[in-house]
Amino acid sequence: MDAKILEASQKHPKPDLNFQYGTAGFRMKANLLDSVVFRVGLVAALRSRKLGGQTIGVMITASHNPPEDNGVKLVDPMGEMLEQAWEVYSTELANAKTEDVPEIYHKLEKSLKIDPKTPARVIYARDTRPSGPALVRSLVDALEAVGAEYTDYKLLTTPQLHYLTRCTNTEGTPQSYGEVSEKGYYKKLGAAFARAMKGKKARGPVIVDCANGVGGPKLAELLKYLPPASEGLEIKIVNDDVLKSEILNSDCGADYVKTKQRAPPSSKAGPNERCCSLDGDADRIIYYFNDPTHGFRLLDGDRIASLSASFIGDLVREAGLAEDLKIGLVQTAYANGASTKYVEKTLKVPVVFTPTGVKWLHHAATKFDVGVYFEANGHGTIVFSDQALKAFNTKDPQSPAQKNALETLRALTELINQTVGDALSDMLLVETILAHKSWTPKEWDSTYTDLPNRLVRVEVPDRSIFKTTDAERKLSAPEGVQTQIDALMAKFKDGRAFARPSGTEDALRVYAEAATRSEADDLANKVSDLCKREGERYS
Ligand SMILES: CC(=O)N[C@H]1[C@@H](OP(=O)(O)O)O[C@H](CO)[C@@H](O)[C@@H]1O
Ligand SMILES: [Mg+2]
Repeated sequence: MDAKILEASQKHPKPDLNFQYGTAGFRMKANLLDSVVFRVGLVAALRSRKLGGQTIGVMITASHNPPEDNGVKLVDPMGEMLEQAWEVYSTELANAKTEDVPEIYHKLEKSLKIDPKTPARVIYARDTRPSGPALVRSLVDALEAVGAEYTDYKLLTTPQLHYLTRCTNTEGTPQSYGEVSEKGYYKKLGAAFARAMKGKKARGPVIVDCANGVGGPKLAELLKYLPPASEGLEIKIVNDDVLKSEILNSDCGADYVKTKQRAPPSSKAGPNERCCSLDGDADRIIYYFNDPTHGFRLLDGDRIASLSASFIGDLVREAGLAEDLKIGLVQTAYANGASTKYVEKTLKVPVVFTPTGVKWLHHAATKFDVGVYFEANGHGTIVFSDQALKAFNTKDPQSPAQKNALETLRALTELINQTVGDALSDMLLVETILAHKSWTPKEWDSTYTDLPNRLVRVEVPDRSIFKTTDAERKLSAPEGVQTQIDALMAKFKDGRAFARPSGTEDALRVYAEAATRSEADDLANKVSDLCKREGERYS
């Protein structure tokens, strides 16, 4: 096997760069990724063997990044993100010299007590980027060199690959997550949506901006499995051109809308029309609308989370299960302070904070029976504990209202992707909730008022000198900087600010919010200036 690995590795030589498995796997300019994807293939095989031949997923995507970028990430058997320790092994293998790859591979095999005779099984897919097919070939070279079995699912959204990974590993068991095919995904969502919407009607159409990414064709496919338009929803797809790769995520998509706080310039939506935007691999979604009096209104991940917690909380109460099941919400420091207050004080749902990155939020959410988690940027989902699933399925309804509530809850457990945030599933969830509440986006928006906020990217010579604590809400290093941030915050009404090194870019991110727009801007600028000064002083 060594000679085979070496020969294959030499076909994918490593450039003189240092790679790091970050928050979203490896992500960079696509022309630098060949050796990385090859080595990730080796890691996938090792991981599968370590887990007794369970199937591991590999997704080739760079999400909301520009078209010339690409990336690769691994999916664990139940559809969750790769286990932490293996990020380190992936990084080690990615940085091995080309000729040392067999040695490092076997060192890992030995230290992790992996039996090379155990079968290795891998499934993979990619988004619509033009660099995808060549990277897939690098991956396959690795899988063949180490004798792994593999299935190519070609173009998929990231959440679809997570779904398929879980389905593959649970097939034929009582925990079966669904039919092991792309079609199975649509069938599951379509049937669950029809059940969740029973007796309800969507109000007006929803315009879906697909960022010219893989979400476009996949949503078009999903539409074929939704109940007939007359019963409910009209979905208008825009920005779904996947053939012109240069327009992927360009002036459209969830990241554009969230960071620019405006609709895509191409949007033709009328006043109060419900709009949403997906990102390039369809694992994030943001809603928005144009209010005739207040202009552009963003309904971001915080809003989706609070809407869901309120709806599911009501259903759980109606179903007579409030005493038995613990509902909680997970946020990061980027959540708007007004949303946290609304969830804690009005909805009376506890909120816990984790560092940025979905793996942290997901993990924290599993501690609740109904764990709602969303990053403000629109990445999130809701996870149900075994106890919750059992209660929804076995509770004997005492009234027609209780019966309905239980049936809607059961439908939601099928509709909501349990593996990872999923823009298509989240969209159907939001549409279900708005239909049940007979709400337009205006009513949704009026639940609370966001504090004005600003996010700034600050370049510093070495961002690693900035260390955080308390779910990234405070700096523990360089010494004394947090005290200065605290002093700045104290000068502003409802002022809150923090700085943290990005996990995906070579920069610091500074977030600030305050009672007014100008105060939020002012606080953001002051904290940014402070961090820049300190960053330069310590370099
Ligand atoms: C402020 C912000 O949006 N940060 C993003 C961004 O992380 P950073 O560590 O901030 O670069 O990319 C992550 C991966 O996609 C995503 O989980 C996170 O929410
Ligand atoms: Mg994404």
